[in-house]
Amino acid sequence: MTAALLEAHRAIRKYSTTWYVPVTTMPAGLNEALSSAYLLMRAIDEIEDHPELPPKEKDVLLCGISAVLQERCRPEDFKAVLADCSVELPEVTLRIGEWAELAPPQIAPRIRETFATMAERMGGWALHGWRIHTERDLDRYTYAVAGTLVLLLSDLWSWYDGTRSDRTLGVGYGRALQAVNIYQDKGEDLGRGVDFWPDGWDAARLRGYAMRELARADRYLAQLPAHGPAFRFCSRPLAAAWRAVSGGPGP
Ligand SMILES: CC(C)=CCC/C(C)=C/CC/C(C)=C/COP(=O)(O)OP(=O)(O)O
Repeated sequence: MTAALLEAHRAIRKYSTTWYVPVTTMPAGLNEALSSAYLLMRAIDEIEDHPELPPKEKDVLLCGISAVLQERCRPEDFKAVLADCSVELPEVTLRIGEWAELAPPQIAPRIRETFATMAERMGGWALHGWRIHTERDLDRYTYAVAGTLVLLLSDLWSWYDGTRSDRTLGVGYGRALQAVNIYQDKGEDLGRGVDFWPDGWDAARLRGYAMRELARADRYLAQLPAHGPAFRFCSRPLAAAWRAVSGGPGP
C-alpha cells in the first residue's frame, strides 16, 4: 500500500464509523477510487456544515472547488480557493488536492464530475438556507448529496469488474442512507440552525420515507453479484441503516 493511500485511510478512520471498513477493505484500484471519493465528499461536506462560515462564503468556496475539479485539479489551485477563508477549515478540507490525486487516472474524471456537481449544488443549498418544505425538496436534497453518490458507485463497480447494477434502485440506496442520517441527527442539525424535515413531518413520516427508500436499497443490493466487492461494500451500511430506523414510530 502506498503512503498516500495509508494517509487517506487514516483520514477516513477519523470521520466515519460507517464507511471505514467498507472502503479500506476493497481490492486495489477500487480502494483508491473509493478512498478518493469518500474524502472528496467529506472535504466539501465540512464546508457545507461549517457552523461559523457565512452562507455566501460557503457558496463561493464550494463553487471555487467545483471549478478546480472541472479544470486540471492542481493542488495549488485548491489551495488558492481555500486560502482567503475567514475561518479555520478542517484538515480534511485543506487536503482536498491530495484526495483528488488518489483516484486512478482511468476513472478519476468520473469521480471528479460527481463532486464538481455536488459542490455546486451544496453551495446553492447553503446559500438559500436549505429550504426544505416539501417532499419534493427533500427528494432533491437527498438526490444531490447521496443519490448521485450511488450513481458514481454503480459506475465504479462497472469500471472495476463489469458488475451491472440498477441505478434507479441505487438512487434509492443513497436517499435511504441520507434520510436515515436526517432522521437520526435532527437535534444536532436544529442545534446549528438547519432543518431538513419537510413542513409538518413527524418522526413516523420521515421514517416512512426512509423505509420506502431502504426497500429500494435492499433490491439494489439483492441484484449485485453475491460476495463481490460491490455487494460487500454496500451490505454493512445498509444493515446499519435498517437497524437505525427499526423500532421507531411506524409510518
Ligand atoms: C465511498 C463513498 C463516497 C461512500 C459514501 C456512500 C454513500 C451512499 C453515502 C450516503 C451519504 C451519507 C449518509 C454519508 C454519511 O457518511 P458519514 O461518513 O458521515 O457516515 P457516518 O457518520 O454514519 O459514519
